[in-house]
Amino acid sequence: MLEVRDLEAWYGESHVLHKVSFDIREGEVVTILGRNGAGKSTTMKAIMGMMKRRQGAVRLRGLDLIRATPRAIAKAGIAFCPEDRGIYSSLTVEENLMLPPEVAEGGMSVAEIHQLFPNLAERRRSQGTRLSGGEQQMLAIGRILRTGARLLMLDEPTEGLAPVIVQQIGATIRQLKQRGYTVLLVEQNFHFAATVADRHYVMDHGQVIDMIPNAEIAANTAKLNSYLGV
Ligand SMILES: Nc1ncnc2c1ncn2[C@@H]1O[C@H](COP(=O)(O)OP(=O)(O)OP(=O)(O)O)[C@@H](O)[C@H]1O
Repeated sequence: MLEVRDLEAWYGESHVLHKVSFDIREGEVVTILGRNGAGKSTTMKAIMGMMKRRQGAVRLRGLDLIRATPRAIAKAGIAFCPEDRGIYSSLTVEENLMLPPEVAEGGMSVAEIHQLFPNLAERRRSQGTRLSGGEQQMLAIGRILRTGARLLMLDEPTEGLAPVIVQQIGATIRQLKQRGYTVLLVEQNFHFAATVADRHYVMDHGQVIDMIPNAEIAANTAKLNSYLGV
């Protein structure tokens, strides 16, 4: 579904992605693991067209998006949930939910999103600022499910959340997979990643340095600990 080939990206003069290549098949949940500063978020931003200077190839079902604008990339069916979640504090839950435009048919209805995240139904009239971190994350994910995008990129959805909420986010990601969504996940915590993903790419210094199928993660714990500096 997504083919990333020799992707490079720069912040000003600073060259941060070096020939990043990986694939995601339709219906897979794939993670990018790596230490702080490894280039995980930048990879998502570069896929989404949010890096001013980038080169290489990003193909969604064969369509090359490397020169496309973020808007065109969203319309092609990729949704991005950034690390800061991007919830507008002055808007209500409902207003935040309705904000992103639909890009394709088949997006979830508000009722389906409420079924997936009952908290959002209860809090629909609350302001963004009044939500807990977990509720903000649910809103950020719920919001992109409305758009009809089929490839979801989630940047550290579990960061800073209590274990019980992390479990809930994990259950949601497994449900999304069951519904046929394709998910790319940035994670620091491979114990969590192992509960949701089919495969893991490991990044370091702006490069992909390894790929580990989830079934082999237990056998590779020592290697992963050294990659991630755990
Ligand atoms: N806005 C920016 N301007 C300049 N350099 C940046 C910017 N954002 C990130 N960087 C640098 O780019 C490199 C990759 O950062 P990136 O945020 O992609 O890493 P990451 O793996 O997502 O780590 P983290 O978990 O800390 O976000 C790092 O060296 C970082 O310092």
